[in-house]
Amino acid sequence: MSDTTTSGIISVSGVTKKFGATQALNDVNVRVDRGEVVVLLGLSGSGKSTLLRHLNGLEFPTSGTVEVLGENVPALGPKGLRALRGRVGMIFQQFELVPSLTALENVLTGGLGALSGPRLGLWAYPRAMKVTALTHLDRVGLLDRAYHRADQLSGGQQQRVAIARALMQSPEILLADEPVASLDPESSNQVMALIREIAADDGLTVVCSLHQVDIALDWGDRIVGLRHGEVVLDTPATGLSKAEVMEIYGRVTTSTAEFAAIEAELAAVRVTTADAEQPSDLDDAR
Ligand SMILES: Nc1ncnc2c1ncn2[C@@H]1O[C@H](COP(=O)(O)OP(=O)(O)OP(=O)(O)O)[C@@H](O)[C@H]1O
Repeated sequence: MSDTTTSGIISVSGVTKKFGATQALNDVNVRVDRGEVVVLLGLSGSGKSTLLRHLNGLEFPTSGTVEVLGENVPALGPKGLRALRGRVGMIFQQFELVPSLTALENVLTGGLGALSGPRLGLWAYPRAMKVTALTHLDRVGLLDRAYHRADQLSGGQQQRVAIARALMQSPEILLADEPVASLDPESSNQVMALIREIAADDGLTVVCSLHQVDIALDWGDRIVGLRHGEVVLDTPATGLSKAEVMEIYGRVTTSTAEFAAIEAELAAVRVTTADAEQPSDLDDAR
């Protein structure tokens, strides 16, 4: 195991990933240092999820290397992968909670890796673990919802439960796959602010996929832009403008209003940029 205290704790080198005829990633090189908060930005289908999933061994590269926390991920066996996933928490667009369980029970499932065998019901978890789970629920502002079923919580609340569940692992890295894609703007802001706050307090390294340029620019330390499986941008977020991002991307948006605004921005960018994307590419990027 290599020393990861001062160097990059994530190193993706020359990674190509094919799913049959689909090339999801093409010669991707990304390095992330401890404590960095990195956004993977890109349109739907650009390869963000696939790249994230390589970082905890949910996918393996067709070629290239993936090192996380000093481990050569594709070379890990089941035991090594379990150990790695204990150090790398993940949250998802659709939260992935068990709807019929309470918020507290869902959070407790995040600690299952430290126990032997399955646990059915609250009574089956050690008291100290329940206290820890309640502490995490308090941290995400949901202590008063501990005994509510997950499917009775709002989307934003469910994502906060999912964050608390990830915290049960005391992760060193948090992977967030489009964590606010299903949320309204207010809940999105709350969830993104919460992730940032926890990252700062705990010294967490965060890699978060997003397709909203505005959120990415306001939130990340660094933006890694993907397009058709290739890294087309890797730069600090500070000082980066939306027009610069759009120049590289073509079109990245979710809402109709923003779509119109970006089209206008794009039109301006297209006439001033020699290597601007061709309309057919932009159509392709929709
Ligand atoms: N398990 C799979 N089998 C086949 N093709 C896949 C698989 N996973 C991803 N792909 C394909 O790989 C490409 C990249 O997908 P990926 O989900 O990584 O993109 P994304 O940027 O995360 O998009 P989205 O935000 O819509 O999830 C897409 O063309 C997708 O259809």
